[in-house]
Amino acid sequence: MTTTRKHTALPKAQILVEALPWLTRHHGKTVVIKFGGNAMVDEELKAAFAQDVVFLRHAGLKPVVVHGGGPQISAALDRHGIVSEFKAGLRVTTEDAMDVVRMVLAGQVQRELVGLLNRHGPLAVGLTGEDAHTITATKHLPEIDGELVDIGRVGEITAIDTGAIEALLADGRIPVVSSIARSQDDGHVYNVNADTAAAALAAALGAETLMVLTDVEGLYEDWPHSDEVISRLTATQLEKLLPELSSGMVPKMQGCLHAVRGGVRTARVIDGRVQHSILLEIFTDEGIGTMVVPDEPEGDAP
Ligand SMILES: Nc1ncnc2c1ncn2[C@@H]1O[C@H](COP(=O)(O)OP(=O)(O)O)[C@@H](O)[C@H]1O
Ligand SMILES: CC(=O)N[C@@H](CCC(=O)OP(=O)(O)O)C(=O)O
Repeated sequence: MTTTRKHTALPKAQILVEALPWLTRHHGKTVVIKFGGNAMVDEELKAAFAQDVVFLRHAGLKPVVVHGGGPQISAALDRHGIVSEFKAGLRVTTEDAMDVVRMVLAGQVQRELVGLLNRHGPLAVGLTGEDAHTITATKHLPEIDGELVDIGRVGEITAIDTGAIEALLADGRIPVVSSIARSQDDGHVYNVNADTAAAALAAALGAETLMVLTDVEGLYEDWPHSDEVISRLTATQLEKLLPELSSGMVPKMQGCLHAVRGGVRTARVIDGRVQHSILLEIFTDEGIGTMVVPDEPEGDAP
């Protein structure tokens, strides 16, 4: 009886021990995890995501969740008879659309994630960039074909105040942040792309890792013609690649570059459609998906 129990328990013990180097390296470190709206495809996946985040927290890391909700916003706008339009990868956000964006992100998606995390204990606290001046933005005017274009209430981040998030982390909580920013004068709010918000927070928090969960395996080398994933690239290599990227990958990879240049040790784009993708990332040496790292110091370059 005892021997059988030992036999079945041994592989579990080995698996835990295998994770030890990663867990030791990351103990006490902040990990910003961006959960994209496209990765939130089913209930089981969302529950598994919450388990992974709680696991990290209990393993001694400090996870911060930043969530998106693009498809959920589009569906709600549709119900309100508002057509979704994107320019330069960003949602054209009218005053009316902004009300819906805020309602969906802060009132629906964030609440759901907070609820899933709190099934495991009193851990998660939701906030938006409006709270305690966490994210301040100014009107973003993207340049398209050499012209600055007005896309409404879309914000460009000008300042991050990490005070509230750090207080929550110090109290053992898991902050869950919606990508909405305040204006400098608190007169209105801005819609910010969630990848951009996650990257800015990761840099400002001095996070060890930024993990971006999305609905593809990683950055494809020659999208949409092939599904060859680029497994690792340096900041400079990514910078060269940026002008060739399209749609949702633009803010994602710009964000990874910003984070790594801002001191984050690694930024990873991983497949959020795979159950427990965060834990898989820990248990595989090279990780899955695409990893962006700072430039190699002179002399170390291949
Ligand atoms: N080079 C590329 N590699 C992978 N995906 C790409 C690439 N270029 C564009 N994409 C598109 O970007 C999408 C991911 O971005 P997005 O839809 O904004 O996801 P999320 O909701 O997770 O932020 C992919 O589903 C794919 O359609
Ligand atoms: C300005 C802008 O485009 N904001 C995004 C915010 C949500 C988001 O980024 O969600 P995903 O991560 O799921 O794409 C939007 O309105 O869709």
